[in-house]
Amino acid sequence: MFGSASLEPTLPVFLRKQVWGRREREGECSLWVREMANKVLSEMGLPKSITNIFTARNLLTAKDVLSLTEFELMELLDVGFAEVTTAVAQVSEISSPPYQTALSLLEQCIQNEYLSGHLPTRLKGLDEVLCGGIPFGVLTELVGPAGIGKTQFCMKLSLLASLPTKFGGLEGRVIYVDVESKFSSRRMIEIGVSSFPDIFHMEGMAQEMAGRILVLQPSSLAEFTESLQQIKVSLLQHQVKLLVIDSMTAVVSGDTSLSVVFRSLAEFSRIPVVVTNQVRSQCSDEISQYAFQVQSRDDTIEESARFDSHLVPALGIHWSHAVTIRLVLEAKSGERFMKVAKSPISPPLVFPFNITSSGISLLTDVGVEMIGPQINAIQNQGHSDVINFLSERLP
Ligand SMILES: Nc1ncnc2c1ncn2[C@@H]1O[C@H](COP(=O)(O)OP(=O)(O)OP(=O)(O)O)[C@@H](O)[C@H]1O
Repeated sequence: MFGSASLEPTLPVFLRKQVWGRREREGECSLWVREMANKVLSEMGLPKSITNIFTARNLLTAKDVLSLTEFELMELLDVGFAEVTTAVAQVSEISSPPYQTALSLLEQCIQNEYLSGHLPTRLKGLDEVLCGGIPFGVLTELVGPAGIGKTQFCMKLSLLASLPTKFGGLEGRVIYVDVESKFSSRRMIEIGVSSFPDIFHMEGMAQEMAGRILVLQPSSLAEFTESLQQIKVSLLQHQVKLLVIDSMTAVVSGDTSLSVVFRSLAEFSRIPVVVTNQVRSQCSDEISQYAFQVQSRDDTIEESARFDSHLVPALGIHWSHAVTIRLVLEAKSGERFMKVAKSPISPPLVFPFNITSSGISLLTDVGVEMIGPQINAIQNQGHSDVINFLSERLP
């Protein structure tokens, strides 16, 4: 009576009902779920006879039909089981969004990568696992305790984005939002001179590159929000190839809506957007309580390990979802490590690194795969030793 409809490309009916039911209960009905649910039966091209039966029983939308079990429908419509299941299958299929195959997703992905690309970090192991470096069009987050090297990494990335293409850079402008006034042009030039001596010793090159990096230092959230408009215009009008926000924690604090703003900024401009995020103790809402600040020199290792195991990114779950790549920088037994904690294309890997006059460098290009809670944990053991050890050697 109702004709046959293939259920292959759609979710099984009972699962769809469960998903709808759960999402509605939790109040998180997404737009497409609502659109699907509200599809009107009379506009679905179903056989007139069926539409009439449904209409006579006041079943007007896909949701009205799919919210009832087959047995309830049989009772209500006074028709047989086979006819009901066929009708339900048909309504399900018509009201479902079109499906995509893994192949079509892969093709889209390749196309996007072709259109966008990557900013190579020149950290060989990291570039390999990220398929070329920091991806364009998405948010990349650097998270870690104070003094671990987030700003050092951002300054190196800024140099690489402004480096002429003939030397492997992007030859673009950089917008560096320096929220905590930590950006140091002197340090950036030092990194440039040590990393690319041939290039930086060319007449006027250091000035040219430094001139491409626009540093914004907003002093309040209001000023930052105002400068967002200016940033959007600059992204369009100038050859901006990198946007850095250091640190996002200081700007956003409780305002999670900005995660959406920055994600769409990255998508729309198709440039890499790098944000830094600090850590806080899980037991406290305070962001400022870092392990090395609260430990005295004669604290035991056990105490330090216990405290450090509770460090989490200061910006919560909304940020976790908004960022595509998360790199965790941490200290363990006085050594620094960089973890690829979140990536759609790489397994969770960890690399030891250090900071020298030429900025961040990996001690090995072969990352070690992590398992279990290690992936998301943020350690800060012996970090003060790392800082003190280095600062003794610095001029
Ligand atoms: N010239 C240099 N040579 C070697 N190491 C350096 C040099 N300059 C800075 N460092 C290292 O970089 C560290 C500071 O890193 P950075 O400022 O990137 O920290 P951060 O993670 O951004 O911290 P915060 O969260 O406080 O902003 C110092 O502790 C020092 O170890």
